[in-house]
Amino acid sequence: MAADDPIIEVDNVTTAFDGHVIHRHLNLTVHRGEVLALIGGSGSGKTTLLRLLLGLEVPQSGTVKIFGHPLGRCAARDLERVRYRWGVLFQNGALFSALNVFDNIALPLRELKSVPADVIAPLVMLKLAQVGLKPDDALKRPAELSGGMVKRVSLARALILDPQLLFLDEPTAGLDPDSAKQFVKLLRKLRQELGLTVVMITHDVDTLFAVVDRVAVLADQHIIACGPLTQVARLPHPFVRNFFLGHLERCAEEDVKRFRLSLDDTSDDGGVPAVLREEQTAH
Ligand SMILES: Nc1ncnc2c1ncn2[C@@H]1O[C@H](COP(=O)(O)OP(=O)(O)OP(=O)(O)O)[C@@H](O)[C@H]1O
Repeated sequence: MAADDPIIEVDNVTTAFDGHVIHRHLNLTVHRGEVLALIGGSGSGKTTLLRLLLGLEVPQSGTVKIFGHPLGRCAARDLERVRYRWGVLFQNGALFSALNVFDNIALPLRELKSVPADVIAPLVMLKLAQVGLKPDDALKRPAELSGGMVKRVSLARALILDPQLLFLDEPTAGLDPDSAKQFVKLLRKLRQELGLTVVMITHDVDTLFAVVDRVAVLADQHIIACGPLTQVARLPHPFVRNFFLGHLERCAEEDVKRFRLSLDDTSDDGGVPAVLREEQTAH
């Protein structure tokens, strides 16, 4: 696979449930290193598209290629290998309530059995720090965590195998405005540090303004537009008009840049505790 080949190629996909068509001749391409947001009305088929990308649904026709591998047509062993190259942050976090934070994050490593047992602890603690949590948090149970912490633990688990591609389903849903802002700052930081390709479903306009390179709009059973926020926000489509209602004046390129720079303010590092920031700069 060449460096500039797309990471995701959805080609002419039609999906239907019991004869009810959700996607018709849908196309979407995601390039290496970009953050792409998928927006669309309720029931437009965003989650179904995400499930197609994860190989959890099979289209009626068309192909979905991830890292150049056609899902559904590659051998089970190849699919396994492709799956380990992506991480997923599910909307509700999908943490196992009976496991503590450490064991939740360690789970993919233990399942894969690719690293020696004594390497698991340092790797887990590293990811915990990377998402801005304290070492003490490792022993907590999911029920003892705030909504923002649940998202961070889930993100640490999604990143534990060092994926190149990250899927996020409504990453800021259910968070209060401040936690949502902190989480988006963390995503910006990780994206810069790890060079991730990110595909996210979101309804949150602030998330788009903060971190997204391109916005894909799912409506009328296909992607009606895919491009920079500043262009997509001006589409004369009823869903898009409604989605960006009251936000159009923020959509000038300069305003988006200024907003992003304000998020990179070093006085607050996406919730990474000061002690960890000092440790990181000391190395
Ligand atoms: N397994 C399934 N069987 C039958 N119908 C389904 C199935 N999964 C999804 N659907 C239907 O497909 C349509 C699209 O659902 P989907 O969850 O993908 O929409 P969405 O855009 O993610 O919506 P929301 O923003 O409300 O979560 C809906 O009408 C839903 O009822």
